Amino acid sequence: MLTVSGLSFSYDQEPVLEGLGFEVAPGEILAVMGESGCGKSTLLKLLYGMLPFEKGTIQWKDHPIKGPAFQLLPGGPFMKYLAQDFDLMPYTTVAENISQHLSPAEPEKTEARTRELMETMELLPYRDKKVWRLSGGQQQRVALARVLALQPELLLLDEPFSHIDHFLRNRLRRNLFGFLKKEGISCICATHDREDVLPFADRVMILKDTVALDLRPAKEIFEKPGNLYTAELLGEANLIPIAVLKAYSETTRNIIVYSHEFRISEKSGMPVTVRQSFYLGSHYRIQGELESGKPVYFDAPQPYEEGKNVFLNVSLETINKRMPIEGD
Ligand SMILES: Nc1ncnc2c1ncn2[C@@H]1O[C@H](COP(=O)(O)OP(=O)(O)OP(=O)(O)O)[C@@H](O)[C@H]1O
Repeated sequence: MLTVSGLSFSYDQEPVLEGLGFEVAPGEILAVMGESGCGKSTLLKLLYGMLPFEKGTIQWKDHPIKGPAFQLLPGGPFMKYLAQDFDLMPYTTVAENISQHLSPAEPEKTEARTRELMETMELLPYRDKKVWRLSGGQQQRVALARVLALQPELLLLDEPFSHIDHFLRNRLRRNLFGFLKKEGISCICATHDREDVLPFADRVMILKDTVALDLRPAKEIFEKPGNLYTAELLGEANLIPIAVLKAYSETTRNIIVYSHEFRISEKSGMPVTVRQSFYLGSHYRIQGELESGKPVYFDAPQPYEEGKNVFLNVSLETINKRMPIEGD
């Protein structure tokens, strides 16, 4: 179990994280999400012991993590960190990079493990290639395989698929997170990408303005987001006044409605004027304007002409399950 309590850190007196507290269970995958600059990488570096923190404690099982003044090397055998720049040996092969930390005394075991990791990261075709000859995405896959070879109990990943094209990304995600679950490795993964989060993360931490705004299971956060910021990290979200959706309702509060949750009607509902239609392959994303002038985004099977008036509706089930939100 990783236990973090009251963790605060500033760069040059500028607070980045304040009073952060959370736990990560053995085998749990925790995603950390938030806008650029909210402190995701800083949090991972703190957990790895690379930065001196002013207040708080970090503990993995019985090991306190104290920062660079107290430990010669960051991390430890139980914890590994894959930063956005990967620390590879460029003039050796893919297989050598991965097997470097495996036991030379057990060549058969090392070979089998190296092969399994190359399969997981789809690297078998490149096994004998020198790393400097690989593309950025291929190098990122070697770095992932190499960090898995170290058999950490806790793995810290910073944007693990940032250099990998969409073509491979989905398969690699399934392979990597499946491998972590199979091996019971705990993981904290900083990411912008909801596709890393919704199918794989057990829980999600949302960071904003130095604090954790939310920390709940991924499905729960998606279905009941506490604010627009959180919902926008996970989907195309709108903040809609309840009074506009539900006749006779007197509240001034709002709810989050994702673009796919609107039903379009030609006759009744919330009036919207279409401004633009964007083709997304499986459907269109329509940008409309409410009577108040506020933009609204909804999904439709076909595009609509600019200036067309339509009506949007939201099911009572969706309205009732959302948390009411103040403000506009
Ligand atoms: N070495 C540093 N010295 C001073 N300020 C820094 C340093 N590194 C990061 N910062 C600042 O700390 C804040 C948090 O940065 P951090 O890299 O942790 O954010 P992030 O959420 O990981 O961003 P991104 O998603 O863009 O990678 C930012 O405002 C950044 O400018």
